[in-house]
Amino acid sequence: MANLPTYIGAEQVQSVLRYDALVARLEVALGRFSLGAAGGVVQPLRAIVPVSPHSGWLLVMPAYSAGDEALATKLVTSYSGNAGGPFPTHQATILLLDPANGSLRAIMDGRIITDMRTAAVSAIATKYLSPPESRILCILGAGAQAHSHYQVLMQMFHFDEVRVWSQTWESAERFAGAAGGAVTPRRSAEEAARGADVIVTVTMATDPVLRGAWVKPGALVNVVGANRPTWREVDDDLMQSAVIYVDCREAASRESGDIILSGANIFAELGEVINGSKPAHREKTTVFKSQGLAVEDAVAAKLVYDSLQ
Ligand SMILES: NC(=O)C1=CN([C@@H]2O[C@H](COP(=O)(O)OP(=O)(O)OC[C@H]3O[C@@H](n4cnc5c(N)ncnc54)[C@H](O)[C@@H]3O)[C@@H](O)[C@H]2O)C=CC1
Ligand SMILES: O=C(O)C1=NCCCC1
Repeated sequence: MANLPTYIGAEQVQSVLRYDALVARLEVALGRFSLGAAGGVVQPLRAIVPVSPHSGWLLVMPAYSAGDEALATKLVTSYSGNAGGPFPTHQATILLLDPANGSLRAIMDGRIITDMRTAAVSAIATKYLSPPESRILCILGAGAQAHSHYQVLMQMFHFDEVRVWSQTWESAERFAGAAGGAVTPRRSAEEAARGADVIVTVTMATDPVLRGAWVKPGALVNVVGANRPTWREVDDDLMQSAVIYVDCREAASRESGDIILSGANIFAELGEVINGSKPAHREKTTVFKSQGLAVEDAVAAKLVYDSLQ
């Protein structure tokens, strides 16, 4: 008889998942994803279910990566109204299956994986696309993604200065206090962004919080939020003047308001840069538009599961 599936909670995920291993696996996975059928990744566009009376969303994200022997689906909810309350704005569960026979191996917390894999992918974009000798990091937003992005970016790169801006001064101060040393809260997004070499937008905003006029020529902007077709995190000026990289062309063209409403051209997928089939224009102003891919979750969940065997 098949074994019962294991339950892997958030603490256990956190105790075994490390950014160095995660970044290495995701870099390979993004490269495979952008090879199309030859890369062995199967990932349909995710299903998105509005839960309108509660201003929430359920996203169902299945993927299979033959190279990783990873088959999984994530259920993730996004409820902006949860901010400040007992539940996080993003909650997730991952079902990990055995690709050899289709049986369920594990039911796993997906919140930590969502935070860490999203930040890890932005770190990969930063590795390939940021200007050489980047010194100043700017983070717009002070929630879960802001924390995970700060952790991995400080682990992988050397920034002399980190600035944070958020919706309220108190939340920016709290973030700076929790991060320690190098982080200074700023009163406005403009003050935080001007002169920065790498900018990360990790807000729940539905209108632009970052303007192209504030972005230093040659900087990289990792645009992580605004994952709905009518939502924006950055303005047309930035989207139309920067070289645009995405995690997935199809998802960005269907789901990202910053891509759809600005009419910006997508230059390449990050995986194409990793594979060497498209150049990294580090000398130009670049945007990496992250939507979040199911294959990232599948690979991360497999890594967690294997680490516990
Ligand atoms: N690209 C991807 O793979 C993923 C993207 N996301 C997106 O990343 C963003 C951040 O997620 P979390 O950190 O988990 O959320 P969170 O709720 O923990 O933090 C959100 C932050 O945005 C700020 N904020 C909320 N409304 C704002 C507004 N109108 N203007 C400016 N700031 C505002 C909040 O004060 C808070 O600092 C969200 O848009 C989320 O949907 C989340 C997971 C994966
Ligand atoms: O990829 C994910 O996970 C998410 N993407 C967009 C916003 C909600 C979570």
